Amino acid sequence: MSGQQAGAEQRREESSAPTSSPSRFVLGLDVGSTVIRCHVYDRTARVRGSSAQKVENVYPQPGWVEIDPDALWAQFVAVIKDAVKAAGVQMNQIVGLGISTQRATFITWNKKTGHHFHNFISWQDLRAAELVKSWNNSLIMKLLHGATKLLHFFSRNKVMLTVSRFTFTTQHVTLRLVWILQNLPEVKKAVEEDNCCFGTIDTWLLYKLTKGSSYATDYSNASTTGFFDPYAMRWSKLIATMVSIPFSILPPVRDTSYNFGSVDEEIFGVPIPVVALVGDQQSAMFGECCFETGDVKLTMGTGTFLDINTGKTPQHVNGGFYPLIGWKIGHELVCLAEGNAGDTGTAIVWAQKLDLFTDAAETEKMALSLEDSEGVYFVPSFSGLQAPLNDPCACASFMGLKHSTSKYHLVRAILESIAFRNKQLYDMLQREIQIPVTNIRADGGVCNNAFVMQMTSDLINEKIDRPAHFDMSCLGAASLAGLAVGCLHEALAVLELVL
Ligand SMILES: Nc1ncnc2c1ncn2[C@@H]1O[C@H](COP(=O)(O)OP(=O)(O)O)[C@@H](O)[C@H]1O
Ligand SMILES: O=P(O)(O)OC[C@H](O)CO
Repeated sequence: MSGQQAGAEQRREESSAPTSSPSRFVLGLDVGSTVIRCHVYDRTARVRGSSAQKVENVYPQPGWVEIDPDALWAQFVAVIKDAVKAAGVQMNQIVGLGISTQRATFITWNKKTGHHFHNFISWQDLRAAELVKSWNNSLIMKLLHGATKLLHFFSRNKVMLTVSRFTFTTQHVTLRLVWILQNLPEVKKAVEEDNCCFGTIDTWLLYKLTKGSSYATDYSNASTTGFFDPYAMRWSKLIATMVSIPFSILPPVRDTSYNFGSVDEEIFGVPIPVVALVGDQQSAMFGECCFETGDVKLTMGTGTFLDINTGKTPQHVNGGFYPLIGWKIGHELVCLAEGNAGDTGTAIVWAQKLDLFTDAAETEKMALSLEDSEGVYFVPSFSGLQAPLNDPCACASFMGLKHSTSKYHLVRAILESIAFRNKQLYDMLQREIQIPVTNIRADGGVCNNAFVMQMTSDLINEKIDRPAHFDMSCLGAASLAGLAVGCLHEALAVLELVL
């Protein structure tokens, strides 16, 4: 489904409705960077009703990317109401809410009043690019790298090796939060008065849903901020101290599938339990049933995210793939390693805004109508180039333009650039992660595109499975919610669909 279709989407899955109507349902939400969507799942894992809206990003300055929290909140509530209405069920039949969110997009707010101090600062925002450069070249980082290299040499402790290769990026929350703490006096003041809350989208939605009575995040979201220590499973003292992030503003970290509290009755008329908070990539991994070590998923949404299940322990980073918590449910802990490219769907949306086509689905035919791109190449880097290049200042560009270049060549070059970035990420995964890949599953809006899928598969020389249902983040969140409310049969049935 494209972002454009999403604006109008609100459908009822008549054909898949089971004959005897079940009475309990779970909601799976995905707050993406392009689309916010909600599906109502029944106990046989059928989608009974859906709703989606396009997320409006705000660009106050070149390179800055924000989201208006009030607009996002209104859309969040609306997609839930619309999906439940489309399913033809009552709110009191919803037994659990699972929320998957774009990660590392954050906000700070006043603890006493609940009022936010600024818009959400998106994971795509580049305002901290200079801070990132200066920190990565700083004496402190050089000392840290040198000292930990030495410690690794003597101790062979792999955590030391990881720290010795640690660098800041703009995608992590860390230095964007530092920028906010340094530049917004009201935030600084609130921190001094112990009146400031920090939260990624999951935390803020939970806070809003429970009218301030619940304040928490989960391990998957925390681990994507850049200042969570996945080895010690707590906020990183080292990084927080180094860049002066006060611990007092950070939420407690809970299991991914957990009773986070109930939605205030005033919002939907009934107190629905919020029973899963999860980062969207981790949720897609869960929805794709990547449960075994070596399972890989490739999500192509706003950005591309390639994740591998590394088992019970966090991977030691080598400069490109970084360790994350997949999910924690009681004693079960699953770790991932992730590499990403920031601009995938964003390149499609950009080209659409320039009227190169009217619907994203047209791009496939346009690319296939040509033999090749006639030597035209596109660099997809509106938000810099991530690993293995790690250049936050790289800018997007076309090259190889000729008199004969048509919009078809430009579109083909854009799609090819997505496949080339996939290949680059996959090669890096094979170089850095010493775990054999078992299978690769794809999801996200851009995986609708058969040209990108085929070219990626040809370039990496691997088969890539594409599930019938692409909204894996919703499915994962619903499954995790189903687990928490004890509707195991519901959660497991959801998963059986994609196995
Ligand atoms: N057939 C298609 N070909 C190329 N891109 C597509 C196609 N269908 C959808 N998209 C793109 O997928 C993106 C949305 O993907 P989605 O996974 O919903 O994003 P997110 O979860 O990041 O909000 C949009 O940029 C849209 O243009
Ligand atoms: O908006 P998406 O789905 O591309 O996901 C964004 C990521 O979660 C950012 O870390």
